Amino acid sequence: MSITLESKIDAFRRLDEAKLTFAKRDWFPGTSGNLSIKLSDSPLTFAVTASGKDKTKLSPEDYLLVDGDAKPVEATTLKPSAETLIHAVVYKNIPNAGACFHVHTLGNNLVSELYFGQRAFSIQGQELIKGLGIWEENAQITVPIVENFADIPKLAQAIEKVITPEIPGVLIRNHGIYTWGGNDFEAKRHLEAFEFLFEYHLRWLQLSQAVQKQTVPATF
Ligand SMILES: CSC[C@@H](O)[C@@H](O)C(=O)COP(=O)(O)O
Ligand SMILES: [Zn+2]
Repeated sequence: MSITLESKIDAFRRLDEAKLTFAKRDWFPGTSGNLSIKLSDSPLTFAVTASGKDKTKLSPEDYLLVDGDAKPVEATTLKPSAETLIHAVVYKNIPNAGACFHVHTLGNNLVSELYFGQRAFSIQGQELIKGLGIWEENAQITVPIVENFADIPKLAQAIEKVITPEIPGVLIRNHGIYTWGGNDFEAKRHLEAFEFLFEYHLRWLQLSQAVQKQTVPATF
């Protein structure tokens, strides 16, 4: 597949759209997060956010094209996201992934820490599981959680070991989520579904504890 100027402009425009949508939800605190859209499989080429940018804003220097080793494929002064290797691992291991989004939210960080002991977070019987493309009755999903290694090749390797095409996401402990889909529309739907499920679960934990406290009979 050859990369045309039109396909590159289209990918950058789609990234702008996803970025502004997530920024409105405060999903990029402190310049965190990164986004990518695949342009070609062979050789692997994708558009990715430049490192360290304020992702609540648009500028002409927001994205660049990189290869499967996370190296720019065109002359540029921009530095690809520090976590570009993780996007490369997703595209290399999930054949139909066409877009990959990473955000840091309170919800995904809390869930990743609460369930790190099990190295996975499971949830069942929620309508929004269908948002992940899983339609079976009373489905249960299990999202893997990996340690937040500072060394990015090591982190990418840990992610490579646990990701599967069945569950379009992975949590990094006290860091955030990587999620993907066949295209940007699907990756966004998956990300929204995951974030809803995390928020639901956290609120459920809080409320069920509050209800339990209320119903404990008073001891005199
Ligand atoms: C500034 S905190 C977040 C970073 O350390 C990193 O985790 C992140 O998501 C953004 O890195 P970036 O290199 O801008 O893509
Ligand atoms: Zn990050």
